[in-house]
Amino acid sequence: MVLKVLVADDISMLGLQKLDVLANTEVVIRVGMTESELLEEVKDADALLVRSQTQVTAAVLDAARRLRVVGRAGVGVDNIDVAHATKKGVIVVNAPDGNTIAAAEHTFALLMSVARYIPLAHRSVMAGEWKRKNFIGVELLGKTLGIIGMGRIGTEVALRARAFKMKILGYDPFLTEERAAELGIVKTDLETSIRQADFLTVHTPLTKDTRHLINSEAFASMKKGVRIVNCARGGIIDEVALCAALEEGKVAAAALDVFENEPLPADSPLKEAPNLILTPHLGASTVEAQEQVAISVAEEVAHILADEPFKNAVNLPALSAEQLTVLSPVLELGEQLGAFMGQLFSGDLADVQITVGGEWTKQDTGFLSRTVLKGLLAQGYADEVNYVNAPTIAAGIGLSVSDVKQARSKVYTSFLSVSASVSGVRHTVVGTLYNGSRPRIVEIDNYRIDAEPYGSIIFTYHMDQPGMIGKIGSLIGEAGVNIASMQVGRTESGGEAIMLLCVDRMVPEDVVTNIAKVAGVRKVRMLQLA
Ligand SMILES: NC(=O)C1=CN([C@@H]2O[C@H](COP(=O)(O)OP(=O)(O)OC[C@H]3O[C@@H](n4cnc5c(N)ncnc54)[C@H](O)[C@@H]3O)[C@@H](O)[C@H]2O)C=CC1
Ligand SMILES: O=C(O)CCC(=O)C(=O)O
Repeated sequence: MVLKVLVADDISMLGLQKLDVLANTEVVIRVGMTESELLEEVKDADALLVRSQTQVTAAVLDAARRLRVVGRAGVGVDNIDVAHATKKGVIVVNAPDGNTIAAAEHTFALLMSVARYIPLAHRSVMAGEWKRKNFIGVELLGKTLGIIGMGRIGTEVALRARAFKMKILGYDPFLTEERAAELGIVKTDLETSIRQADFLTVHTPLTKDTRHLINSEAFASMKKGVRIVNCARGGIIDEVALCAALEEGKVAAAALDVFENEPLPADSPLKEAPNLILTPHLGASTVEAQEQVAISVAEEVAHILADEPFKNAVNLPALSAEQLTVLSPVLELGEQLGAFMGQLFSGDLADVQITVGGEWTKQDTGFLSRTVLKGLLAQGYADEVNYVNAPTIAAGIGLSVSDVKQARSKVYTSFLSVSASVSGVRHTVVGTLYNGSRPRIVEIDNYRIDAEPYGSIIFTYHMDQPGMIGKIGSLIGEAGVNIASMQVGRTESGGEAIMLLCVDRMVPEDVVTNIAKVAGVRKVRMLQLA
């Protein structure tokens, strides 16, 4: 099958060329599609590449039957319905680093512009005026710059502001005192940054917490004559409140690169507000940034379509190639244990506990519960489950999932245990790796066992009495099916026992029925693992 990569926004060809490594792939560039054209084009797309223009809505994701990844050539993913993508098992990747410097430099250009009214002065000169008194600015030297959001871009802005000898206040829930000291800035709370700033710049994503973070109440608490820049996302600053603050002179000047509605509507009141400088979302618009984000996102998409490790997913925990090399047999064990558990104990599933024990607790095993859940939920609890949507599906069916780390292991160097309540009965399956790479099931409930979790398996619960192995083995043999290996386990002599037979292929249903009829057999299950 030919893979289709749909490019819906203007993305540098240098990046798109990175997709050439994919065999059998068609790159379809359709910039500026209407919504209905996008809904049609995305139907058979395996990957969708966008910048900030294309809205990747739930409807777009629902229309896409084969979509595996949405790649965002940039940072902000607020034009993508990430929650819906996650539910549908579609990976969302972005390019977090490529445009940091471009956005920081544009922020600085805007800071200089609000200090010295440069675009307004330019417009006046072009109109034939020479009004030097109208454009008396202020210096940055010694002024206080408040930075809300001290991530990649906020940090680069701070470093540049230091060169201008500004006093810098930073607010970010993740900013530590140590990091602030290292950067030569003062860590404050939100209110202090807003109250004390001569210049204020925002560098957070747009979220429910940051929408209208700078509102009329915030403007009221600011210094008179404050200057404001938003080169992050429209909506972080309340545009109506900003217009009012500019009108009354509370804000001396402001600059916006981003807007609540983009493109800016023709009748936007922002166009009439005094001392307001507007740029059309140019923060990332440098040759360098556009090449970097395009290359980064195209490489990520190519990795995903080729089933290779990738790092910039916004809806999956990061897993480096090195981590993946170390962890991949453990992840495989997790998926196999989940599948084994789901097939052996079918019923109403509740309260899954995933315990990592021994040496593995030293690894970042954040991904592991996804593989266990994928294996488990695929056994009739959900359709189309993958690593992206497994936790969302679990939450959707009301399944509580807990991850536990147990540093000490009495028996195994490392182990993984999956325990769940199935129709009110708690069951546990434990696995480990032999020689660090070969998955084995080593415990089923209280039974010790040693079996490979692959292929066709016949599993019985029966009385521990003479002749059981022979009778069951004969029924399988008479059906012409070869037994590759056999494991038995019991808790006490003459009590209940288990038998796990790895067979070369599935036995017919009537053979399973006949095994169930053997005197002493309590339950029989035929499992088919990958
Ligand atoms: N104008 C443009 O063309 C561009 C705009 N952007 C925007 O800039 C934003 C920031 O980009 P980066 O610095 O690369 O992201 P980042 O993820 O490195 O930094 C964002 C920071 O905001 C902080 N934050 C989140 N919620 C907060 C809150 N309520 N209060 C204070 N801080 C909060 C986070 O802790 C984080 O440190 C992006 O989300 C994007 O929307 C990014 C690139 C270009
Ligand atoms: O793609 C663009 O030009 C916008 C960049 C941006 O806003 C982002 O990376 O968040």
